[in-house]
Amino acid sequence: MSLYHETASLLTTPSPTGSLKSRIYNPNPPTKPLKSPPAQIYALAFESSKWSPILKEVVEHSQLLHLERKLTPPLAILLTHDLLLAKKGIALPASHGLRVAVERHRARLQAELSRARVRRGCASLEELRGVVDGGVDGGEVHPRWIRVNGLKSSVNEQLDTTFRGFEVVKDVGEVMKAVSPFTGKGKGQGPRRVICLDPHIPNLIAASPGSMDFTKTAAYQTGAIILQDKASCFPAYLLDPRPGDGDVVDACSAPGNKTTHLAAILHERRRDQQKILAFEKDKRRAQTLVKMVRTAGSDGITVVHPGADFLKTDPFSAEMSRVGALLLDPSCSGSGIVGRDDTPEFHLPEMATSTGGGKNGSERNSGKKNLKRKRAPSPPPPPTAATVLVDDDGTETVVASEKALEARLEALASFQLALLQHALTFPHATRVTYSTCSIHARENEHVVLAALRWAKTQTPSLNYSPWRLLPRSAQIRGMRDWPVRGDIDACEGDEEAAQACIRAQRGDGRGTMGFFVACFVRDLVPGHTNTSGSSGDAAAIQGGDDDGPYVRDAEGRIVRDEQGIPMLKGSGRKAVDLGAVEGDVEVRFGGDEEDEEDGPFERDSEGRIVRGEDGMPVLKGGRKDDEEDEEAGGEWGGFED
Ligand SMILES: C[S@@+](CC[C@H](N)C(=O)[O-])C[C@H]1O[C@@H](n2cnc3c(N)ncnc32)[C@H](O)[C@@H]1O
Repeated sequence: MSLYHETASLLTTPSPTGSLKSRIYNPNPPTKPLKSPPAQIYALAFESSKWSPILKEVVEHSQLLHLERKLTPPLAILLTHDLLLAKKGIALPASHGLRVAVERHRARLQAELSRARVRRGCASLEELRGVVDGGVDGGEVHPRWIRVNGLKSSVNEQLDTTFRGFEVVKDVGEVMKAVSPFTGKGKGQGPRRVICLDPHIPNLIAASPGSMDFTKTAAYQTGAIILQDKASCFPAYLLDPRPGDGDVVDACSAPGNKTTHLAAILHERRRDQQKILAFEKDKRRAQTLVKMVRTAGSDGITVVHPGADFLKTDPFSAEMSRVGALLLDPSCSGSGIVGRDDTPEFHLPEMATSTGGGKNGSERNSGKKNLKRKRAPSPPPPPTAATVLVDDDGTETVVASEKALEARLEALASFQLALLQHALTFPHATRVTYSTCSIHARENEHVVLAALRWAKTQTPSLNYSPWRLLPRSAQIRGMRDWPVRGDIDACEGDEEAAQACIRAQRGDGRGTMGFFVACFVRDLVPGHTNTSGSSGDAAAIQGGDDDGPYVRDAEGRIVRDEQGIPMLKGSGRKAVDLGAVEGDVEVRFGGDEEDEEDGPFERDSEGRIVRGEDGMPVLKGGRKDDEEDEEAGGEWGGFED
C-alpha cells in the first residue's frame, strides 16, 4: 500500500480513537504495522487536512474526480496537495498510475488554486499559506501572541519595523475578528494586518492570525521578538522578582519561553546582578533551551543546567544559597494547549458536483459508473480529552476511558506536587509560582491546596511566616486585573484562594490558551535576615534599589517589629532606635501606609513607589512626602521609605 493509500485510509477511518498522532504512533487497539514512514504519513495527513477546505474547491472545480475515475476523493486531496504544495511533489515513481493521473491535470489544478487564492484576497501563495497556518480555514481563531524581548528591542522599535503598516486596534477581540478573508468584513480583501498592545502583560502584542509569518522576520531570527502565548507570560510576570529576592530558579525550563521572559523582566528593572538558574531534565530539550537563551540575549544572566533534574538539586547548597524566587512550570497534560490535539478536519470533495463544469460537465457526471462509486466516509470526529492526552512535552498517551484519564492525571499531579514541595523547601525562597497549561483542577487548584497543607507542617521556619497564596489584591497590576480566576469548587469553596489563583481559558474570546498559575509567598519574620539577595540587599542599603532600604513582605508592605519599627534590609537591624535620633532614615508623618491597600504613595504599574527628581516619594494626590511632613506638623505616623 502506498503512502497515499495508507494516509487516506487513516483519515477516513470511521469513529477513530485518539488524536492523529496517537493513531499513527501508538494505535489503540493495535492495527497492522504501517509500511510507509510514520512521520511522512503524519505530515501528509496533517498538512492535507489543513489545506483540505481549499483543495476541496480545487478538486471540485477542476473536475478531477470525473476525469480520473480511479481516484477516490481522499486520494484526490492528498495527491493534489503534494502536486501543488509539497516541495518535492508527489512521492511516487514518475510512471506510477496515480501520479500520472493527477500530473496530467497540473495546469488546470494550478489555475484552480490561483482562483481559490484570489477568492480569499491573497496576493501570493505565501499569503495564502499564512492564512491556512493561522487556522482560519476550519481551525479555532487564535491570535498570534508576540512578546517583544526587552533585552534586544522595544515595542516602539518593533512598531516601526516588524509591524510597520499594521493597523493598531484597541483590543484582542478586534484582532481576532480581523482574520476574515472568508467571512465578515474582510471578505475578498485579503487578511487584514491588525495588532493590539496587550493591557495585562507589558511588551506583549496580539496580531491577527495569518497576517504574517513572523518566524521569517529578522526580529524573530535575532531574538527581538518571541512567539509566546499570552497566558504563558503570566508566571514570570506574576513572580515579579524583586531585588531582595536574589537569584531566581526556573525549575523546568525548556524550551525557554519563561526563562527568557524572566531575563527580560530582570533586565528591564535593571536587576542584571541577579542570576537565573535554569534546570531542564531532558538533554535534547535542553539544547533548544540553550539556543533560545542565546538568541534572546539572556545568556549573560542565565546559568543553564542541561540534563539536570530539579528534584535532585540541593536547596541548601552554596549555589542555591542566594535563591529567593522560583518559577515552576512542570510537565502537565497539556490539555490547555491550542492546536495540539486538534487535527484539522479533513474536507472531502463532493462526488456529484457540477460546479464549474457547465451543462456538459453535469451530463458527464451523471453516468452510471459514477453513481456506483463508493461514497467517501464522513470525516472523523475530533478526538476528545477522554481519549487522548498530549502532554506539553509532546508525549501522547492514549486513554481509553474516563478511569484511565483519571489515573493519568493522578500520576501527573503527584509528580507536580513533588516538584512544588521541593521548590517550597528552598531555605531563602519567599516567592514561588506554580503553573501548568492544563485545564484540569486535578493538576491545578488541587496541587496548590495539597502543597499549602503540606507546607504548613513540613516547612516551618523560624525566619519566615508560613507559605500562603499571594492574594489577588497584592498581585502585580496586570495579574490583579485579569478577570479569569481559579475554580471555587476546586478550591473547596475558599473564595480567597480561588481569587488568588489565575486561570486562562481557550475559546472564551480572550485569545489565550488554557492555563493556570498561582504564586506562593511567605514573609521574613522581623528581626531575621534574608541571606538570599546579597546583591539586592547591598543596593538597598545604599538606597540604590527601587523599593527602598526596608525589608518588605511579599505584598510590598514594610515589615515592622512589635513596636512598629521598620527593619532595614540585609542587616536585620531596626531602621531606627526610638531612643536615638532619626539620622539617616527618612521619617514620615501622616497616615500609616497599611491604612490603604498599597500605601499613601503614588505607585507605577508595577507597584513601585513613584519618586520626584529629588528621590522623594510622591504622595497620592500629587504632593511629595516632605511637603506632607511639613503640613502634618509633627503628628507621628511611623516610617516610610
Ligand atoms: C511545560 S515544559 C516547560 C516549558 C517552559 N517553562 C517554557 O515556558 O518554555 C516542562 C519541562 O520540564 C521538564 N522537566 C520535567 N521534569 C523535570 C525535572 N524533574 N527537572 C527538570 N526539568 C524537568 C520537561 O522536560 C519539560 O521540558
